[in-house]
Amino acid sequence: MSEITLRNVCKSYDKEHYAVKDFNLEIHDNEFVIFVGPSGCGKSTTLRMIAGLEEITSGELWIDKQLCNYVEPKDRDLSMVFQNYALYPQMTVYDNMAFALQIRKVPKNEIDQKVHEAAAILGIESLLKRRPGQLSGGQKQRVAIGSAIMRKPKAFLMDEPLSNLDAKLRAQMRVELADLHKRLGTTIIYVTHDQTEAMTLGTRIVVMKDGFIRQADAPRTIYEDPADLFVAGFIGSPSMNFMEGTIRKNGSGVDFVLASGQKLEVPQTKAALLAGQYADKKVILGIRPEHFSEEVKKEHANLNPSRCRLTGKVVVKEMLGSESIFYLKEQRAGEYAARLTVDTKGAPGDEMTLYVDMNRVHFFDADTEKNIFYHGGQQ
Ligand SMILES: Nc1ncnc2c1ncn2[C@@H]1O[C@H](COP(=O)(O)OP(=O)(O)OP(=O)(O)O)[C@@H](O)[C@H]1O
Repeated sequence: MSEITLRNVCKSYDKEHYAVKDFNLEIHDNEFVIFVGPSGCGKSTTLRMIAGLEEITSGELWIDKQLCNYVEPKDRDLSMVFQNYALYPQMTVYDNMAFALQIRKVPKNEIDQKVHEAAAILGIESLLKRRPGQLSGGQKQRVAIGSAIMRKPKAFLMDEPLSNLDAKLRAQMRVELADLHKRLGTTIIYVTHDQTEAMTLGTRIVVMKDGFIRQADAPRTIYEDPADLFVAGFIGSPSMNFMEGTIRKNGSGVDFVLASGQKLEVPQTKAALLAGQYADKKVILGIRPEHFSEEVKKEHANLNPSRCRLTGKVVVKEMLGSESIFYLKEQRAGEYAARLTVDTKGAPGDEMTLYVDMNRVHFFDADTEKNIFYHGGQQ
């Protein structure tokens, strides 16, 4: 069992600015927690505070039932993998991997067995006699991970471990890391700014901005039920489209009306709240690119299709092989992206009317930028 808890953790390097502010998180045994967010949001600082490489300005860090703010890094029983591999260049791969156990005076035959086991898991048995200088980036990365998994620490802390690899190797290592997590059954805390890594590896994603946690939830919840405009725009590629408009009552129904006058019908499940609290007020509509379609889908059955259409002018069409991304421009609401089938016709300059799956769109408060219908992770 290993639980890592951060309570009101803050980090200030210069007494004026906070790199991390009021960070609260309980990490449970065997979780794969991802810290994600734009550059400078405090991901690495948080990880380094957990590792003990950075002092905590205020707040508490608990590892299992022990308050660890002032526990030496070596006594925290955590294993760290860095972006730059941190291998000893003069030592062979075998010795690099064996090192952590040698300094703990583990018997030689036990070390030998563990090195070979870890090397087998990572497919680097043939490299054990080489030195780091004779390895490719991906091989070095595996050795670094191999060195980390020699022990079974309370948790692995990984800071952008795949960022130096090319796209193909990254994809391969992502699969291997997910597999490793299953096999080792250990907690992993992982920093990245790559949302594909976050979505595919994490059992929970912590989205950070300016030192604060904006949302901590399962990947699917983050995608389908983002807490606010920032999270909604940060996760997903192409990003969610945002359009400002006004909520207007329309007979027994409710419409979202753009400045151009184009209207989209609000589904009944959301109409009452919007009509009650936002009638004639501005809100921001969020539509994921995949929630546009050329045809009316059966999911639209509860809505009048003629009132779920948006017209724009094609600006750019990107053919990606399995799909096409259309970038369109609405008269007043600006550009938006639609993910459509490869066969979709349309060229720059053409007018295009697409159906919007209004059951899947999001509404954000224009002032607070909060998702008006956020379930708080309880769907
Ligand atoms: N040693 C330091 N001294 C002063 N400020 C620092 C120090 N290390 C980090 N910072 C600042 O703290 C903030 C958070 O930095 P941190 O490295 O944690 O961000 P990050 O989210 O990991 O960014 P990136 O993705 O670019 O690595 C930044 O504003 C950074 O400039």
